[in-house]
This record gives sequence, C-alpha cells and structure tokens, in this order.
Amino acid sequence: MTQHSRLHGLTPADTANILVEALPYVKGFAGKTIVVKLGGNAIDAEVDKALAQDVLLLRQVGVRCIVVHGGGPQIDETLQAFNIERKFVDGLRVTDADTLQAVRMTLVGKVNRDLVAKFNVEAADNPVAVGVSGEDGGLLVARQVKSELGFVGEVEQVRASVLTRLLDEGLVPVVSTVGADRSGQPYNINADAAACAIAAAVGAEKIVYLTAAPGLLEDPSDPDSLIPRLLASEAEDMIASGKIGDGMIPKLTACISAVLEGVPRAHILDGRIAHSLLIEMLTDEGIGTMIVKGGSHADAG
Ligand SMILES: Nc1ncnc2c1ncn2[C@@H]1O[C@H](COP(=O)(O)OP(=O)(O)O)[C@@H](O)[C@H]1O
Ligand SMILES: CC(=O)N[C@@H](CCC(=O)OP(=O)(O)O)C(=O)O
Repeated sequence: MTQHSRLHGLTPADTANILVEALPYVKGFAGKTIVVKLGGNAIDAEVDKALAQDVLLLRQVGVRCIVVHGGGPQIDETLQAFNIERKFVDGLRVTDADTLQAVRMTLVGKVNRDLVAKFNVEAADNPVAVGVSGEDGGLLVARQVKSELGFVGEVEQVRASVLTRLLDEGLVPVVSTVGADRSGQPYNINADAAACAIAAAVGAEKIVYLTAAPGLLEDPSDPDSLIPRLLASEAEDMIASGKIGDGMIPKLTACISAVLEGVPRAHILDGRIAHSLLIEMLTDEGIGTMIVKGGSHADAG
C-alpha cells in the first residue's frame, strides 16, 4: 500500500485521534512560526476544513501560523469566463494588464475571502483568521521579473512586521500574493516564491507546501517514487536534470531558497490528504518530502 492510499479515508474518530496525538509533538513548536502554503490545486472544501482545524490547534498551543495561498486553477477559471488567453513560461503566468486584474480579483477577492471564511467558521466564536493581500500595509514590495512576462513580480522586500503584529495579537494571517512596487503598480507574484520570501523574513522554523502530489517524485508519473528527504544541493541537481515538471519547479526552487535563507526545514506534502500538516508534524518519519540545507541525510531527520 502506498503512503498516499494508507492515509486516505479518515473517519471523524481518526481526526480526533490525530489532533490529540499531535499535541505533545506540536508543543515543541510553541512560540515558533510556521508558514503553510496552500496550492490552488489542493484547495478543496474538506481538506480546507481539516487545514483550518490543524492551524487552529497549532495556534492554541502557541505556534504562530501564517497561511499563504495560491489559486492557479481558480485564476484559469476567471480568465476563461472573461475569454482571456492563458499562457505560462517556466511555470510563471504571463500577465498582461487584463490578466493582472483577473489575478487580483481571483486571489484577493475570491480565494482569500473563501479561505478566511472557512477558517473562521472552524474557529467559531474566536474568528482569528485575517485576510492580507501583499498590497496591504505594503507587505510584499514587488519588482518586475522581466518585461516578457508582463506584470509578474518577484519579492524585493517583505515588511514582516505587517504579519508579526497580527501574530502577536494571536491572529492568523491568510496571505494572497499580489504585491506592488513603490509606485503602487500591482504585480502577480508566484505564491510558492512569495511564501518562501515570507518564511525567510519572519524567521520561520518550517515552511510547508501543500500541493496535489504525494511530495517530490523521482518520476512524476509514479506516485510510489516519493523522495522522503533531500538536501538543497540534490534538489538543485534534480531541477538541472530536467526531471521536474510544470508547477513543481517554482515549488522546489522556493524550498531550496527557503532553506538557504535560513528556514531549517521545507516540506512538500499532499494537501489532498486531510490533516497532512499535523500528520507530518506528529510522525517521526514525517510524510511527503523534506528539504534541508546540508549535512548528511541522518542529520536531516
Ligand atoms: N517530480 C515531480 N514530483 C511531484 N509532482 C510533480 C513533479 N513534476 C511535476 N509535478 C506536478 O507538479 C504539480 C504541482 O504543481 P502545481 O499544481 O502548480 O502546484 P500548486 O497548485 O500546489 O502550487 C503536481 O501536482 C504534479 O502534477
Ligand atoms: C506569476 C504566477 O504564475 N503567479 C501565479 C499566482 C498564483 C499561484 O501561484 O497559484 P498556485 O500556488 O496555485 O500555483 C498565477 O498566476 O497562477
């Protein structure tokens, strides 16, 4: 049985057990910050609810959680509705002025709102999730990547205090990754890269990418070819080998940057599995793929 199938089909009792079992493990993260990036392909009503429960449990034991979300497929739907052509180069969406408006409308106006609403339903009478766009409080200062991509930005600066002030108040920031340059021009920033920049800027203990794959696969067509642990240098070699396809390139690149910029561990987990965040944190062997900066694989555990 694969790791993936073994974890499917959790009953409410399983969920309760996971939450209880997780407590002693996650207490070790009290006072520390973790960044969780939810990919657009992993967004789904049932797993969003489980993610909200996980994040709220972590918050309750003092873990400072920042959620960063994507929304690639959701942007595609908006573009289709407006008859705007969709084009990607190296995993990045070519973003003209009309596409930029569709991106902003979808990420900030829809995906972010829906997630905040779901988190706050789970939080019941203590609704702690707060939506933040990269434009709010000047959180993500962006600059153009290259003119051929149009309004695609990279992060020039993260104003981390926008997030740390919210965390200090016990709130859970839910970030959409539209930033702006100093003239106020908005930019579409890849959510994997933005999450990495945020994790480095806030000094996160961990960054966790929740996506629609079991983790990093040696062979993208074989779900049993999961690579459990990887050094940043090995991840660089994998990208250079050309084995990594589509959306996984920005994700793996972001994991490498995060660990090189001081985040101790980066994880790629299956966001389609309910509670994968807590399951990773409560098992010694972990699930998905963990990327660390260096040393030996034995150190990486
Ligand atoms: N080596 C690989 N291992 C795992 N997934 C891969 C690999 N190469 C390509 N992929 C594809 O990349 C996808 C993740 O990219 P994407 O869908 O853009 O993620 P997200 O929406 O989470 O940002 C996976 O679902 C998978 O189809
Ligand atoms: C520049 C760029 O490509 N931006 C992404 C932003 C959303 C994103 O990254 O969403 P996922 O995490 O679901 O892939 C886009 O337009 O699709």
